[in-house]
Amino acid sequence: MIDVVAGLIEDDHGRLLACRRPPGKHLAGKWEFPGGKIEPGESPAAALVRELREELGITVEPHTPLTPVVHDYGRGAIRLIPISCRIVEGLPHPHEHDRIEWCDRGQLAGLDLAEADRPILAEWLGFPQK
Ligand SMILES: Nc1nc2c([nH]c(=O)n2[C@H]2C[C@H](O)[C@@H](COP(=O)(O)OP(=O)(O)OP(=O)(O)O)O2)c(=O)[nH]1
Repeated sequence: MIDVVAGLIEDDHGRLLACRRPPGKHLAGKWEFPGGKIEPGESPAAALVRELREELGITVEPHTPLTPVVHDYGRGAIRLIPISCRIVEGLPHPHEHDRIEWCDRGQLAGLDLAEADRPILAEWLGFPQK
């Protein structure tokens, strides 16, 4: 089982940052919540901070963990661990995605999201709106 952390980055308008996987990568063209594989001995929150610095050039403060999702795309199972967070420094620039987009609830519902992310988005959409 490979543990992967994904950040649900919320802005002040209640939108989430969605990122599109670039050509050539597994799940190219699918939208995801940015993050990546957790290294041995690393906590999910620490992995999230590290990955979002690398991928987007931002520093985040992790807040609330959501329910992890185990999914197999046919090449071994991943456990996707979602954590909601906020940016404390920097503006996101895509270093490893071909598009990034702040999405409101309607836009999120229409995204071609990676399969493992769908229950995570559903859980987040069920939270009370601010
Ligand atoms: N980072 C991230 N990965 C996700 C999400 N949803 C989802 O199914 N994945 C999958 C895609 C990859 O198979 C795996 C880890 O992705 P990654 O971004 O760290 O790694 P990668 O593409 O460089 O690695 P690889 O799987 O192509 O070898 O998790 C998500 O929301 N965020």
